[in-house]
Amino acid sequence: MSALLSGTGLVRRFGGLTAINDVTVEVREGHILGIIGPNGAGKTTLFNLLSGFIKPTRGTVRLAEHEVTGLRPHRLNRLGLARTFQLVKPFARMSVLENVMVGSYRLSRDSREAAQRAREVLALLGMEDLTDRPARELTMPGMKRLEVARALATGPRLLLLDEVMSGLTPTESKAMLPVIQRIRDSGVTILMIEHVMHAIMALSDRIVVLHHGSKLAEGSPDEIAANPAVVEAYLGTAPLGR
Ligand SMILES: Nc1ncnc2c1ncn2[C@@H]1O[C@H](COP(=O)(O)OP(=O)(O)OP(=O)(O)O)[C@@H](O)[C@H]1O
Repeated sequence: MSALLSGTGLVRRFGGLTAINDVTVEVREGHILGIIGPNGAGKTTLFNLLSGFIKPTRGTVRLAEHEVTGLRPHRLNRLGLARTFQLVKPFARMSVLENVMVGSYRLSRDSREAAQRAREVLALLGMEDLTDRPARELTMPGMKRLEVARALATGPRLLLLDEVMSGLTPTESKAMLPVIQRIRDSGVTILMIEHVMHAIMALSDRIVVLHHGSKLAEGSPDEIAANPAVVEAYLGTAPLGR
């Protein structure tokens, strides 16, 4: 399987602080790659580097066959990359369908086609019953799904999910798992940052662990859960038995 998105030797400095220090990461086509790490580890910075929101101090980013280092987000979107934001800000007075059409208009200027695409996305996310509701009436899980729907409506090959489970109850975040699996099964490759550990463990094919701006570990969920350095980074103490 080839890499759909890769960051190679990425470095990002903010003044004297090195937020990302020589990180190489690959998202394979058809996979879900999870990025985890303690607070301040550099997850958001890495995400912003890969999605064009900030430029790397050093290193390169490739999307499929394109070198895209430093390209702005809208250019990356045209090449098939879409992302969600942690802070969900829908157009409150517009309906759910209209909000999603903001995304699907990027694929088609024809309003009937855009509406059709938006409805397909809402069906995939299990939101058909919310189609005509004003976005402001949505509950938190609804808001989170709408954020995913807006990104998905742009027709990406690769979707970057920024903490889509944050702010959800355990029951609500569990209900998001099959939704994300369905998106992957529809042929969209996924890169996700998540603090909700059971979710990232259940969903990811591979996990990258960041710590102090560097890659501490990479592997399958089982390998990561059994990695003493990862446990230590999270707990701040040596794991039991060492
Ligand atoms: N724009 C910025 N200017 C200066 N420092 C920044 C900037 N963005 C991030 N940082 C710093 O870079 C480091 C990594 O931050 P980042 O937000 O990427 O971590 P994170 O793993 O996403 O953390 P969290 O889990 O708390 O969201 C932190 O020390 C942070 O203070």
